[in-house]
Formats: sequence, C-alpha cells, structure tokens
Amino acid sequence: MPADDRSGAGRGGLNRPANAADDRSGAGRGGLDRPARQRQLAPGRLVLASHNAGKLREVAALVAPFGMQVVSAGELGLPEPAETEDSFIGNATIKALAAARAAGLPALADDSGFSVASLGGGPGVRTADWAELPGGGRDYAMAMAKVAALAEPHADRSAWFTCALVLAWPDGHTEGFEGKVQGSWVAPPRGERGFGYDPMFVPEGGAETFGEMDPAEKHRISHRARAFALLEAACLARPAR
Ligand SMILES: O=c1[nH]c(=O)c2ncn([C@@H]3O[C@H](COP(=O)(O)OP(=O)(O)OP(=O)(O)O)[C@@H](O)[C@H]3O)c2[nH]1
Ligand SMILES: [Mg+2]
Repeated sequence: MPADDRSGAGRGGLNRPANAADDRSGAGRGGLDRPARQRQLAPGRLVLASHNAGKLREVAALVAPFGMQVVSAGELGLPEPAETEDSFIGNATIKALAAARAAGLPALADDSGFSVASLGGGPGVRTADWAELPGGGRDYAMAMAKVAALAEPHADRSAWFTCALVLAWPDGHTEGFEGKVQGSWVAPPRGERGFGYDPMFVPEGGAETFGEMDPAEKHRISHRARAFALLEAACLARPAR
C-alpha cells in the first residue's frame, strides 16, 4: 500500500490533498509554475464531465449553491475519454480537459475510487474496471463480492474512498483537489442508497454504510464533499444574497 494513500483523511477534519503542492497545481507538477492564487470559476455554464449518474447527482448538489448552469457531458453528447493515468488527479484531468476543449466551456471532472488496505489500496484507480462486465455494463454486486472475497482472509478491515475533482478551462488551465474518507469495509453489502460500492463502506466512527445513511449525511462527510470543500475555498465564490 502506498504510504500516502491513507494519509490526508481523518486527521484534523477536512482532508488535505495527499500532496498539497502537486494536487493543487492541477497539472500535477507542483512548485515553480504554480500560480500564487488559483483561477476563479466565473458564474456561467459549467460542464459536469462525468457519465456516472450517481456522481452527477452528488456533484450537481455540491455545485448548486453557486448559481452555475450545469450541463452534463452526456447531455452534450461528449465522448468518454480513456482513463490512462495511474492517479485519480491524472484521470480527472484527462476527463476535465477533454470536456472543456470539446465544449468550449469550463468543465468539472471527478475521478474516484474505493481502496482496501489489505489489497494494497486496490481496487483504487481501477475501481470502475472491477465492476465491468465482459459484454459491457457494470455489476457492482459482483465487484463488491470480489473485493470481499479477496479481503476476507485479512484481519485489517480498513478501507477508504478517494475523490479527485479537477476544474479545466478551454485554454488548458486546470485546478485539482483531492479528498478522502476513511472507514472499513463490510460484507455482505448493506443498503440501497448511494451508488457503486457504497453498501460495503462504513465511515470511521459510524455504524451505517454509505448505502444505508441519509444522502445528506453522505454529502456532509464524503470524499467528494471533502474534495469539493477544497475546490470551493480556492476557486468559487458564493453568490451574494
Ligand atoms: O460507492 C461508491 N461511492 C462513491 O461515492 C463513489 N465514488 C466513486 N465510486 C466508484 O469508483 C469508480 C469511479 O470510477 P471513475 O472515476 O472512472 O467514474 P465512472 O467511470 O463511474 O464515471 P466517469 O466520471 O469516469 O464518467 C466507480 O466504480 C464508482 O462507482 C464510488 N462508489
Ligand atoms: Mg470512468
């Protein structure tokens, strides 16, 4: 397990990116060319560069207070680019840049995943792949069963979700942020709410899975909410009341 995969969460409230310098540069290089202040997202149209209905619902709810007119990549008929990087920030950057350039609008992408300590942080960036069916489509019951079967022999039940959010502009500028939520995996899965692997994850200090809890509670503590809090602080202004 990469040591810093489990850093960042559960310490001092909101998560910081695992590597603040790299993650907040967006381009992943950090340091020298990083602007002193992140680029602000002006009110207007924003593409949500995801084809996952569960994510779109959650990201749209996070963006809602900021008065942006959101449109999804699917509604614009944008293709899904290949996610060829081995980091969440890297893949979110691919998706955000592809959408921003194709639409000529700012775009917000989410790359996220579920990690199990005893599986060396897997499935991690390959979380969606573990649910893919050979003939197309996804089966999350199958994916959760696979994770549980592989992790079952190990005493360590700790697990976490990671979410990278990247904002991209048509000129190629990006800003990236990462959030994590620590907890443990459970089997069999519990709850019908949420999406993906939510029914097999219990956040630290809780008793319900993300699949059982009120969506408002997941929104309050999730990896996605934590990444969004960083994005908000850096790039968004709440409209005046
Ligand atoms: O239980 C979950 N609760 C969550 O809050 C959550 N966030 C992400 N995931 C899973 O992680 C993979 C992301 O893969 P991913 O970032 O490539 O997204 P995706 O392919 O589904 O859509 P897109 O945004 O790429 O179009 C997918 O399997 C998602 O189900 C979650 N599962
Ligand atoms: Mg994807």
